Amino acid sequence: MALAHMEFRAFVQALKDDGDIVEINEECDPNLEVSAIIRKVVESDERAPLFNKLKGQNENGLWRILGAPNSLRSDPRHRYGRLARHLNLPPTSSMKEILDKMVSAKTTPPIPPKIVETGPCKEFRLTSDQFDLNQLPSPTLHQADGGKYVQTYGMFIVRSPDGKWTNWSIARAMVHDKNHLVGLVMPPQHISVIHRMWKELGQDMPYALAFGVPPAAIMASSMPLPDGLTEAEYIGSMVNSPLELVKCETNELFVPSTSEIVFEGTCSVTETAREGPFGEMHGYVFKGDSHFMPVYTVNMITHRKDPIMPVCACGRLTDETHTMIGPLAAAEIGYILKSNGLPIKEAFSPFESQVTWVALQVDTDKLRAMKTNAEAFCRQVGDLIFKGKPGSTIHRLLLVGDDIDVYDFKEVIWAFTTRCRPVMDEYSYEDVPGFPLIPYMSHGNGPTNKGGKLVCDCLLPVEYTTGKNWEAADFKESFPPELQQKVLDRWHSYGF
Ligand SMILES: Cc1cc2c3c(c1C)C(C)(C)C[C@H]1C[C@@H](C)[C@]4(C(=O)NC(=O)N=C4N2C[C@H](O)[C@H](O)[C@H](O)COP(=O)(O)O)N31
Ligand SMILES: [K+]
Repeated sequence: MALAHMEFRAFVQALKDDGDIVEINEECDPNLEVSAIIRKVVESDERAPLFNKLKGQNENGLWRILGAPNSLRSDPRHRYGRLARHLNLPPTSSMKEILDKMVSAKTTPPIPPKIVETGPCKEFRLTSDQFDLNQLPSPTLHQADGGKYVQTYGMFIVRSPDGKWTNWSIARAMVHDKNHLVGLVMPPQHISVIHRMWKELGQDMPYALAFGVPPAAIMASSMPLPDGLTEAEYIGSMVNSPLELVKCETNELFVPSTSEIVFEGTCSVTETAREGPFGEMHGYVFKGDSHFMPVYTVNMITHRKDPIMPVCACGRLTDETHTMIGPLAAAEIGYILKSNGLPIKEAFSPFESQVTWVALQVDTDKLRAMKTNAEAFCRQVGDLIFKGKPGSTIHRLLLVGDDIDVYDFKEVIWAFTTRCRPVMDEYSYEDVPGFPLIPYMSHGNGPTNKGGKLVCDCLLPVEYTTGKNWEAADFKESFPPELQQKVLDRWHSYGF
């Protein structure tokens, strides 16, 4: 068996070995019952449910469902265990260690994938007359959704017409009819950039949609890596071994050979259909809120025996849209700022902000050496991030000092509420792309796709000039260290 980060089935086994899976063998209904269970799981950081028996499953077991594939564990010592298992890191890893791993391949040479003749994803082949996406266990995830969102944790594979750039990404898609999907293709995402290239050529875009891919791959798929970068090579470098890919049956694209399920086909550059509404990452379903989006034809399904379809029943905290989209964008944002010479130490997107914020820890010694001022510094940060793609899902950047751990929301909100004077210490961005999925954008008072962003300066003026001139009124800063130690040593003998 391969390693968990390199093969989905090994990943599921690793979760089982961690005692992090609940196998449900009684028949469940993919119409709402499955996602109701997943929703309850992710709202209580419970173990991941593996549904082995689903209404609509075919004679070769197509398909089972693994819910909450990358959500949180309730034990604080293993909080991010499922994310760690995606990357071959110890389950006790911190979010910092996980995100550092995700940016580690920025400075190592890419390792191109290895093409293999065949693999487990080819065990069964179904041509379009042999399957009906409405009969298969495509799940309905929220009762007000516009359709069965079969695609929430699969990886779209699309390639530029010149063949130079293959992009892997997650984007949602729902069943349109027995052989078609309709999916969100939204600027500035790379799937939208490449779709436009094919549209300009007047040719439908070949795609593959691979479910149950190597966990390291799905993590990179959810990260806003630079334009033109081929995720397969980046991941190869990150895991220090080439990914094994096999050619699709009906087009020239390549998929991970151990994928659980593969949909192959073309995405229309002319035909659209109603897509949505969908219970999204910010926690809302707006009834009847649908838009016309491209139609994907599914020409073929290939799959392993008894394949497992990973499903993200997204919405309110805490599911894969929070553990991945925000933190992975923060990792890219932090990397961009550091590589532009700005004194940023850590970057994280707090779940409690519904991953619409990124908190940036500033090295204030280096900041003081810059002899800059708040406005200039905040504008420098905002211009770099809000005018670029990696910041597209983020609407508030908070600059905090060295004493604030950006991975701990209690610290971040303390700095924000006490050091950032509303309005005066906030620098607004209205003339930049906005993130339409946030309710105050799509259902708010202003333009849906533009503006609504702020850089919030949570550094006090002295931090720009002479440095921190206060002590926190708390146990660790307001008492001599030896007294702290005495109290800790005698805590129980006092009677606590
Ligand atoms: C981890 C995850 C990431 C998601 C989505 C989901 C999950 C689980 C689901 C499907 C559950 C919900 C929606 C939420 C929705 C945002 C969207 C989407 O429908 N359209 C989109 O454009 N981006 C999405 N992303 C983010 C996307 O993968 C990243 O932005 C990535 O950088 C894209 O790769 P490129 O940078 O290379 O372009 N979906
Ligand atoms: K990506």
